[in-house]
Amino acid sequence: MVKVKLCGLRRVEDIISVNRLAADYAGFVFAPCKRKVTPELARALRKSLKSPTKAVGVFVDTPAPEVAAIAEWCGMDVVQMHGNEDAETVQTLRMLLPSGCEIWKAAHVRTADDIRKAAETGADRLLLDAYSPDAAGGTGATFNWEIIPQCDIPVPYFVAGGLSAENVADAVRVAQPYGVDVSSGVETDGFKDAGKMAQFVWAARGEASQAGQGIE
Ligand SMILES: O=C(O)c1ccccc1N[C@@H]1O[C@H](COP(=O)(O)O)[C@@H](O)[C@H]1O
Repeated sequence: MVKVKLCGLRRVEDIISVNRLAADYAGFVFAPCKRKVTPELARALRKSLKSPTKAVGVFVDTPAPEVAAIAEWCGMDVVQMHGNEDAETVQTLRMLLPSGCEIWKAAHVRTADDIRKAAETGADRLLLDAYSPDAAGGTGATFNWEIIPQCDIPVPYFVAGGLSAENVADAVRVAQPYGVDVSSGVETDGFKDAGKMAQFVWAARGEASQAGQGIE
């Protein structure tokens, strides 16, 4: 079954939704943006996450020693590099991070070459997101998923960018990813929406029978 990551969590109620849905990954954004959390808040929220959900720290061009220090202190299972990080940064992170902490690299996809460059960093997983000149991520914009089957991607990959309960099944069918990742598409008025999160997870997992139901 496709893995699901719910990203940009900031509130206790977001964690309650994640736990109820048993999402595979919960994302905390440490980069400057409207969803930024402090290490103190992320550490507290992470303590409320139940197994099997893993915690992902999202960073944009943050120096490797700072990423490693925050990830360890907050108990992150994964670090997601969402900027212009290169192979050297990934290598440095491998030396600094606690053993077992995965490294993911985002590609801002316009062409197949963007995916190839991200794969060359040697990251454990790729995260294929839309390109925007204005922001590193969390834009709600989609990209052309048809590029993905044309690429020989050497590691498991996530599709992200503008996903929602309405389009995630199409993304899974076209891109055949290891996982899907969403932020904007499960929000209402700038906050995570428990109903949209549930609809997204069910749609991604192909649990169509539940998709017409609300959550209490
Ligand atoms: O969520 C953010 O605000 C964010 C900020 C900076 C870097 C990455 C961010 N989130 C990642 O962006 C993509 C797509 O998000 P969306 O669904 O289009 O809103 C996703 O990988 C998030 O992890």
